[in-house]
Amino acid sequence: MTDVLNVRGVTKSYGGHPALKGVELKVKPGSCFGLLGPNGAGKSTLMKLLTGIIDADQGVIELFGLNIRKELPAIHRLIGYVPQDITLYEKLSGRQNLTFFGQMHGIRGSELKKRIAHVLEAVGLTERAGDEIASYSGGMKRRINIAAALLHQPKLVIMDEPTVGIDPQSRNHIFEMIRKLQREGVTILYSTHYMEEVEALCDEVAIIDHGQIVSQGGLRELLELHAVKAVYAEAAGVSEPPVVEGVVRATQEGSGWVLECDHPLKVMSELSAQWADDGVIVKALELMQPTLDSVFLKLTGTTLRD
Ligand SMILES: Nc1ncnc2c1ncn2[C@@H]1O[C@H](COP(=O)(O)OP(=O)(O)OP(=O)(O)O)[C@@H](O)[C@H]1O
Repeated sequence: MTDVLNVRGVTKSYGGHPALKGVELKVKPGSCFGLLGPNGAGKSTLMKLLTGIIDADQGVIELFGLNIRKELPAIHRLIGYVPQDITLYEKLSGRQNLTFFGQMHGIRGSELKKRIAHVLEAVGLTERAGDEIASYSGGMKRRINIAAALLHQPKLVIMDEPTVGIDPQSRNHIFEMIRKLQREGVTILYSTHYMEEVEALCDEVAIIDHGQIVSQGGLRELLELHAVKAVYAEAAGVSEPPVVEGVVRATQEGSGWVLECDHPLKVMSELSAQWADDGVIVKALELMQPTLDSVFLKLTGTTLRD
């Protein structure tokens, strides 16, 4: 099956400063693909290249097997782009904005009305559709911005950090809508610097840092391959790191310790025996779940939150 997206050796510089350095990326049909990286990693630059807003310096970009340099109009019919910045007319209502964007795609009459009703329902804003955008919250504006990108029923939706600075209710609506789109067979490319979002939504992920993809694959595979294995241990009156064979690093977290090791179950059993002998009151002794944050730390030497 043709990849929805195939990016090979893409570079892009701004005034001599490299923003992307030899990016390789493949996205399979039907996946919700997370592009995860800190601010300034190059996510927006990559998304603008994929939508033809800017051109790459080098490399090949194909969407649905079509080359972006040769077949951009055909690609535009297949993709929806939700930019990071909101692009709506404040003095028009939500419905009027959607009418305008729908007409830009050549949709008219009763078909346009039907599609507007459908996307408004999908983003949970049917009731507010008649109100001016200026009266919407930041989250509601974002939801209409997303609705506008869905009117022409794209097969790939590219979303650039769609949840930055929004309320939890809007975030939930966006998540639900993405899951529904994916069930309908739409492929999603979702950029974010929140690893929790990738863990909640995505089945595939690429980690980007300083303009380079440092790893990509299935979410579970990446976690299993790269996540640091660790035990969390906390006991009353224990203020020094527990000394257990096999622990490569002990870091204080809250009032307990994160013990990194290759064999966490062994460390748990040894520490539990040790603490039982010492008569220590154990508050927590648990296997830590691998997170994308620890994958990122292992691959780049920094945490996503740095
Ligand atoms: N138009 C531009 N002119 C000059 N430099 C730019 C421009 N756009 C982006 N950059 C630089 O390119 C690098 C990548 O930026 P980009 O916006 O793609 O990152 P990002 O991962 O999307 O980050 P953010 O989440 O902060 O938007 C940064 O160093 C940024 O300063």
